[in-house]
This record gives sequence, structure tokens and C-alpha cells, in this order.
Amino acid sequence: MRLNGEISYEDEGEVERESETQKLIVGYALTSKKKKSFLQPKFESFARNKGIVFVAIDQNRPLSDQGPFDVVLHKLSGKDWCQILEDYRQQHPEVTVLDPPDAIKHVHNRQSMLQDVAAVKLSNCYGKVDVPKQLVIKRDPSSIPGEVAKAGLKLPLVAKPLLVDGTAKSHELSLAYDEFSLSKLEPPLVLQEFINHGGVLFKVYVVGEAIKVVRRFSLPNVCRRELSEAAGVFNFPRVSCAAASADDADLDPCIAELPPQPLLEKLAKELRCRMGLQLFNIDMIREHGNSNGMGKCQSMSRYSRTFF
Ligand SMILES: Nc1ncnc2c1ncn2[C@@H]1O[C@H](COP(=O)(O)OP(=O)(O)OP(=O)(O)O)[C@@H](O)[C@H]1O
Ligand SMILES: O=P(O)(O)O[C@H]1[C@H](O)[C@H](O)[C@H](OP(=O)(O)O)[C@@H](OP(=O)(O)O)[C@@H]1O
Repeated sequence: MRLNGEISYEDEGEVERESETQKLIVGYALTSKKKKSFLQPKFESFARNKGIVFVAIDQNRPLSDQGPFDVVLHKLSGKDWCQILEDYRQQHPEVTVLDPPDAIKHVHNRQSMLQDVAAVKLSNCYGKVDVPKQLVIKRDPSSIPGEVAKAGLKLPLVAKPLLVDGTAKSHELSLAYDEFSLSKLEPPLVLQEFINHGGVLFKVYVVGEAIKVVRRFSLPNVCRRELSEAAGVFNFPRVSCAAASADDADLDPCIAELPPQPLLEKLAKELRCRMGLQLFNIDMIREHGNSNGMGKCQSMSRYSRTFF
């Protein structure tokens, strides 16, 4: 199927002619918010020039009565939609669904999404890949201080909703500086050790075998003095969103150096295979003050999940 082959072209003109005879039809099912942010007119015309045509899927009509599609691209949730997609996949094995609902479900949970990353053992790949130590609390906030002590998690801790379902609430994070205030948190949640990383994060987008890395500003390091003086739980905004680009910032190369390409390629290949996803992003941070003598320790992604 054409999707597997590169759309090669010498120049736009050649692609123009080619696109008249060879189009890749992408049916999309996105929320209006996501369509607005993802399928912007400039992007749509750029894609069309490369022979890729986006067609809106009418969710009020049977999917099989629409198309034909080469690809179905979606970011909707709900049992009904997932069933529609699964039925469609059975009837149309020739169509690439990005991505299958079961694979996406795996990364909608901040515990399961990191299991594959933790399982990836990368050696001789220019760095070590790891995930922050974390603890899942499903209920009973009063149990949190004891559970944290039992698990040996070091403060400060980042508190994150356990489920990532695309709602604003699923991105409401907070930083807890002392264990007594932990019982104010609202399970179900993940508590993750805060990793000092110099205030810069690397957002790694994976689309099939293509990898794109961008730098984003992130939370600053938490020093010992701050930890000894601060107390309580503080909500923080989406500090590393697209508007927080650090690509053009004048940064210390030790902080801003991108993760090595061989590391990213190996990690992306492993995660594509383990998660069964073609579209996802990985947030990577480089641990600061790493004293384990393991060279450039790439303490990494807090999660991997579909993006757009
Ligand atoms: N363990 C951690 N150590 C240090 N900083 C962290 C950690 N986890 C999260 N952060 C900070 O919090 C921000 C948001 O964390 P995360 O990416 O897990 O949440 P999110 O809601 O999925 O974010 P996004 O806005 O990218 O969707 C990160 O960009 C980073 O600045
Ligand atoms: O930094 P970006 O814009 O890539 O962050 C995305 C993020 O990768 C996910 O796509 C989020 O979508 P949901 O998982 O559905 O929440 C985006 O959130 P949104 O509210 O802007 O759609 C982030 O922007």
C-alpha cells in the first residue's frame, strides 16, 4: 500500500503532476478543537501538494459507506467509536488505522504508558534511558504519606491524574514539597519523583519511522534550600506546551544538547513494536547532577502517548 512507500519527488512541480494521478486519501475523525489545532489550512494545502488529501469522516453515517480511504486518522474516544473502528478494520484490512484503539488505550494511563519505556533496555546507544520512580494511588488520599514513605520516593513529587483522556483536567499537575500535604491530593493519580533537568525538555514526535525533536521550556530545578523552605502542594500550568518553544533560546549546550539520534531511533523502534503505535510522542529530560557515574544519563520520558 502506498503509505509504506516514500512519496518521492524532485520538486513541487513534479509532485503537483503526480498528485493528480496518485493521491493518498486520509479520512480523519477529530474533535473540532483538535481539528482546529492540527488541520490548519497551511498544513492542509502543504499536504495536498504532496498528494495527501484529508477528508472529514461523517460520524453520523456508517464509516464503511464513506471513503474509500487509504488511512483513517482519529483521536476520538468512547466505546461506540472504538467498536466502529474495530469493525471497520475487520472489513478493510487494506486501510491503515492510526492508531488502533487498543494501542491508544495503553497510553491513556500514566502507569501503563511508561511500562514499555521502562522495559526498553538500550545498551551502547549513547546514553541510558530510564523513567522517574513513581507510585500509583487509586483511592484514599489519607494513605498517601505512608505509601510514599513505604515506596521510598524522594520529595518533591509531581502529582498527575492517572488517566490522560484529552480533557484539560487530565493535564492538571501539581508539585508536592512535603509529605504531609500529600493527603490533600485527589486520587486516582500518579506520584512521580521530580527530576532536576535544567528547565529544558525534549519533545520527541514519532510518526512511523520519522522522528522530530523540539526543545521546550520546562519546570526549573528544585534546589535543596527551596525544598527545605517550601511546603504544600502547588498546581502548575502546562509549562511545556507548544508556546513554550526553546528551540531558538540561547541555552547552555550541556542542557540543550538534543538526545543522540541513535538513542531516539532505537527507542522509537522498540516503542513502536511494543505499543503497536505509529503515532506518539515521548517527553525526554536529561537528569541534572546525575551522580551515578553512568556518563550522560538520559533520564527520560515521563510518558509516551499519541499526539496531535
Ligand atoms: N518527573 C518529572 N520531573 C520533572 N519535571 C516533570 C516531571 N514530570 C512532569 N514534569 C514537568 O511537568 C510538565 C508536564 O508533565 P507531563 O508532560 O507528564 O504532563 P502532560 O499534561 O502530559 O503535559 P503535556 O502538556 O505535554 O500534554 C513537563 O513538561 C515537565 O515540565
Ligand atoms: O506540545 P504538544 O502540542 O505536542 O502537546 C500536545 C500533546 O502532545 C497532546 O497532543 C495533547 O493532546 P491530548 O492528549 O488530547 O490532551 C495536546 O493537548 P491539547 O489540549 O492542546 O490538544 C498537547 O498540546
